[in-house]
Amino acid sequence: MPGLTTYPSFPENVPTHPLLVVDYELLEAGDKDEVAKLWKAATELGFWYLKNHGVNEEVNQMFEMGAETMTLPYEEKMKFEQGDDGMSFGYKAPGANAVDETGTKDSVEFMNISKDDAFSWPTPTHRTYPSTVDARMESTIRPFIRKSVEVNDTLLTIFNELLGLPEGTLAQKHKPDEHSGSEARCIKNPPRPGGISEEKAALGAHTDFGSLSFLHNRLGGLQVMVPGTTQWQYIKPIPGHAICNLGDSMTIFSGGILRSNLHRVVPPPGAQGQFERWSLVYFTRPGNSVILKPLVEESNIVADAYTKVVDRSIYESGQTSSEWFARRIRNQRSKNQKGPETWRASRGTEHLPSAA
Ligand SMILES: O=C(O)CCC(=O)C(=O)O
Ligand SMILES: [Fe+2]
Repeated sequence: MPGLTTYPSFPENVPTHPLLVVDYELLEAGDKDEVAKLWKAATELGFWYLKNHGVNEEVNQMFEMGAETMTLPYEEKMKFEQGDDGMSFGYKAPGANAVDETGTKDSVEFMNISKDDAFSWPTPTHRTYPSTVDARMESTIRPFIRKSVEVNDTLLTIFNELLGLPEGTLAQKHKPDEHSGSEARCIKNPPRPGGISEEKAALGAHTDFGSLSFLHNRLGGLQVMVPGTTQWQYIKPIPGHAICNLGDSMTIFSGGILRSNLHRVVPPPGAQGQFERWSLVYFTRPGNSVILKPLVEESNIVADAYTKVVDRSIYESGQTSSEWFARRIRNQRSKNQKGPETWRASRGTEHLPSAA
């Protein structure tokens, strides 16, 4: 069980990329230095550690739910597969996604549970889930999602102010009663086969599709492409610290001020590579009907930043949040790969010069 295993520690001799540590309790208290730290992290790398977020108990229970679900027979899990049409909710089998433009398959399996389905349960909004998920909808999944939404909403309120947006602008883009792609995801990656130390992407390089990701992991393997370089570096997991990052919609809303950074998952380094790797994410995504465009009319800060953007294609796609999201999912499915152009059609904001 992911929650009960004692893992070897992250190897000392493997280079890691440091993240700023942001204290959630201080943010809630309006601490100015902490808010400044969050802004620095969000504009420079787009990733930070978050401590004192108060969700650790729910996270452990979610890992139990994940373990119960992944041990179901393969055929049972496949009844809930997300399919090839661009829906994210449901089960994703190992190999169902490509990790690069040559069509190399991923090795992770995951279960995505929609916020809308969790809140409307037992009535499905988008789809149904395996019995192990249903069994924990009220006791585990709803509490985890509720708390994660609260944390991400607090962060959105702070970004709203720092971007000079009228009060409630970002909240309007993430209305609680509008259906969205927001979801919880539990990921399992099998241990690295004995003796093989070569890096192979378990989950391909990507930027996140939505607004904010609230990630919990136990083992190394997550890497970021360090801004201004073409180098991948590990982010070291720290017990009790979540890893937060921004997704494409926040880059677009902010006219490029906030960073949605490229990242990927490879097998954990050193002795950790012999273990199953489990991770858990809550993704906050804008409401389905929200058009992803820079909020230049709402904020001078965004308008000024946007004057400096040279390649505007990503900012002017005219796509709604649900179109952006479905396009990215559909074009990374292995079954849909017709060549490098399919993979490229799955891309987010990462081709921008600022994200290279
Ligand atoms: O497993 C991880 O550490 C990261 C997962 C991730 O990037 C994702 O699911 O979008
Ligand atoms: Fe991600």
